[in-house]
Amino acid sequence: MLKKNIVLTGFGSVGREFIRLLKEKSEMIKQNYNLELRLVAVGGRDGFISSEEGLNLHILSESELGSQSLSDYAHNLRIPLTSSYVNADVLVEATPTDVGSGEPGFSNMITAFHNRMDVVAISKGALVAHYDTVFEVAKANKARLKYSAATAAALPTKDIGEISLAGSEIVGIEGILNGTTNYILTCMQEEDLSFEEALRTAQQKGIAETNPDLDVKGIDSACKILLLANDLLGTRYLLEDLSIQGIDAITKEQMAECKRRGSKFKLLAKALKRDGKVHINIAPTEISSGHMLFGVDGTNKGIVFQTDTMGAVCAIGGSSSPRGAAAAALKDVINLYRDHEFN
Ligand SMILES: NC(=O)C1=CN([C@@H]2O[C@H](COP(=O)(O)OP(=O)(O)OC[C@H]3O[C@@H](n4cnc5c(N)ncnc54)[C@H](OP(=O)(O)O)[C@@H]3O)[C@@H](O)[C@H]2O)C=CC1
Ligand SMILES: N[C@@H](CC=O)C(=O)O
Repeated sequence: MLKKNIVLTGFGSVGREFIRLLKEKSEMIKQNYNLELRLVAVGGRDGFISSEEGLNLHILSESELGSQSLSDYAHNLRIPLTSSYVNADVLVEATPTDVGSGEPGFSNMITAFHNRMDVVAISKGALVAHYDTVFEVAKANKARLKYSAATAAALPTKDIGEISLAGSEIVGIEGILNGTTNYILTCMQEEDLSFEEALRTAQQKGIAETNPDLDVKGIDSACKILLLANDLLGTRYLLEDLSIQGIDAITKEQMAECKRRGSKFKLLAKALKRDGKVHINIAPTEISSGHMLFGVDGTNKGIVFQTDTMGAVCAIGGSSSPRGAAAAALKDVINLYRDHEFN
């Protein structure tokens, strides 16, 4: 049995759900993948709780969200909160996304690479702001990086592009990549809810970003299409190279008109190869019933790849949720270590 020790940074909606999944699924993972996963440290704003024997998943699963719970855990179990953690194999990074500095995820990831650990990124800031550096440092330390949860999480996107479409040329990608805005647009169009009410519900579901402007202004969708284009279309773009429009300027009148025409507004993120260049834009777009993504409503997401040899390949579903994001990170951890001969 291969044993791998995990460090988690960020004990929020997704971080806690990741711990719950470890608790629920560790037996199945042992049986199906011959892999024993042990959570040895969790980091919050004030430091890490850590234990070489493994932390108590039951207590953490039942704790309130937030860094304070880690301090409470340390206090109750009489262990110190520390600035570093015990030896581990992989970091799962789930702190808030800051697309400007990339912090705190960037420092967490670089420290892990220097400790020769692999990284599974759930946060997007470090990858968006420091894409090349992150990969260079990983390579220099012979560490590996996976980031399914940062590229639409429960909706498989990167894996399809890398594995299922290997050998084909991807000439375009089009997606509904943000569950919060898709939920808001669906509620406004189908249920006549106000923008504010729908956003509040998305926040209650735990799917909106810590700063919901990232969702509403199209930045989260931009991060995801940017990472997919950099990985699958060979670009090296930064956010400032993209044309980004959110859903905050759409009026109720525009929505009503659109509905009368039998169409829907969707926040589409597109990366298209044209004239030897990749053009990326994110904008609310009116689509009609013939469009492959027309039926993608609520918190669901969807992606269409245009290829030279396999035609159009579409995946839909992968509803945004903390559990879905945590499951995408768990998938990455399993896929890092499932082929033991590489480890
Ligand atoms: N929610 C979702 O469905 C998805 C989220 N993501 C990404 O996952 C990440 C986490 O999202 P989510 O769990 O929803 O966010 P939350 O805001 O619920 O949780 C973030 C946690 O990180 C903690 N934190 C803040 N700063 C630090 C720091 N310097 N060191 C350690 N911990 C810190 C916060 O602590 P405190 O309690 O003190 O504020 C909070 O507990 C984001 O980057 C997001 O983009 C990706 C896919 C889906
Ligand atoms: N805020 C995002 C979740 C994380 O990527 C969304 O609404 O889809």
